[in-house]
Amino acid sequence: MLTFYSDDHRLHHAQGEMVGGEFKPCFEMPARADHVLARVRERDIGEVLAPRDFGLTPIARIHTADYLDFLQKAWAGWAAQGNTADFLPGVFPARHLRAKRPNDLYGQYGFHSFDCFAPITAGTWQAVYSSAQVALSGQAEIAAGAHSAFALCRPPGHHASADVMGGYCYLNNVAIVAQACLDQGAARVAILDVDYHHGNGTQSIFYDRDDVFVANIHGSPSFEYPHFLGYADEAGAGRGEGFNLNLPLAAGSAWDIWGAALETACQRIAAYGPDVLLVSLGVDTYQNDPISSFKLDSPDYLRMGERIAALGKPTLFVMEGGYAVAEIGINAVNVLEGFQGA
Ligand SMILES: NCCCNCCCCCC(O)(O)C(F)(F)F
Ligand SMILES: [Zn+2]
Repeated sequence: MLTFYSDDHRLHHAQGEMVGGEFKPCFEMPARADHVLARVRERDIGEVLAPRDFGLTPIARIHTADYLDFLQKAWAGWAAQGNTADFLPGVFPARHLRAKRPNDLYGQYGFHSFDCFAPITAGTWQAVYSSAQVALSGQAEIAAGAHSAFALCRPPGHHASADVMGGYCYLNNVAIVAQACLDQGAARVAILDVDYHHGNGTQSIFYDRDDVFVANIHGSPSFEYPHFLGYADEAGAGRGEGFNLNLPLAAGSAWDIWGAALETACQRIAAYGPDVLLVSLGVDTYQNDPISSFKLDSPDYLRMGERIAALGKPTLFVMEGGYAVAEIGINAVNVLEGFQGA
C-alpha cells in the first residue's frame, strides 16, 4: 500500500489552544504525522511518496470561492495589521444574529468558523493546501487501479464544511477526494468516518446527496464535541434521505460496543454498493487519547482494518485525528496492516 505524505504539514503549528481555561500547546501538532510516518516505514507498509499538485480546481469543487479567498489571504491581512501572534476568531454568527458575510477580516473569520480551534498562522494555507494534495494523490492511486492507499494528511479535514472551518480542520480532504472520484466517473462513493469526533463537515457537505453515503461512528453530541451535529436522527435530506448514518456512542465505549457499530456501518455500506470506499481515519478512539473517551486498544485497530477489508472495495485511508502521540503510529498503521491481512 502506498503512503502519500508532504513535509508541508510542518508549516502549520499553532501556538496553542484553550484547554481547561488555560492556553496550552496544541494537541494537533506536527509530531503526530512524524510518528505515523515513522511507523509506516518501520512496518514497511509500502513506498512513501510526495503528493502531486492537482491545483485549486478539485478543492473548489467542495469549498466556496469566498472561503478559499479568505483562507489564502487571512494571514497576510492579519500581519498587515501589525500582528505576529496566531490569528484566532472570537465572534460567530450564532442564532439571533445575521449570517451576512462582513467585509472586515475579523468578521469574515468568524463567519467562516464554528469554533476557536482552527487558528491561522503564516504557513497554514500552504499546509492545508498540501494536505489536500496528499489526499488527491491517494485518490489518483486508487483511480489508477490500486486496491488501497494511505493519505497521511495533516492538518485533518472532516470538521470543515463548504465554507466553515473548525476543530483543527480547514479543507475537507475526504470530501475533496469523494468529489474527485465522482468527477472521474465513479457513480457511488462511501465515506466511513471512524474518528472519535463526528465529521460534521463531511456530513453537511453531502447531506442532501445520494451519490455519497456517509457513515459516522463517534462520541454522542449529547456530551461530546462538536456538540451540535451527529445525532442518530440525522439520516440525510431530500435526495440524500437515507444516505447519512450516524452511530453516536456513549463515553467509555470499548470494542464490544464500537465493533458492533462498525458492523452496522459496514452492512449499510455493503448495501449501498459504492465504487470506492474512503475512510476518515482518526485514531482518537484509543483508550489513552488525552481528549477523547472511548476505550479501544491497539489490537482493536487490526480488527478494524480487517472488517473494512472484508467489504472488498478499493479503499483510501485519509488521516484525521488522534492525540496519544506515542501510540498514534501503532494504532493508525494497525488499521492498514489489518486491512492488508498482515
Ligand atoms: N473540550 C472540547 C475541546 C474541543 N477540541 C477540539 C477537538 C477537535 C477534534 C479534531 C478531530 O480529531 O476530530 C480531527 F480529526 F478533526 F482532527
Ligand atoms: Zn477526532
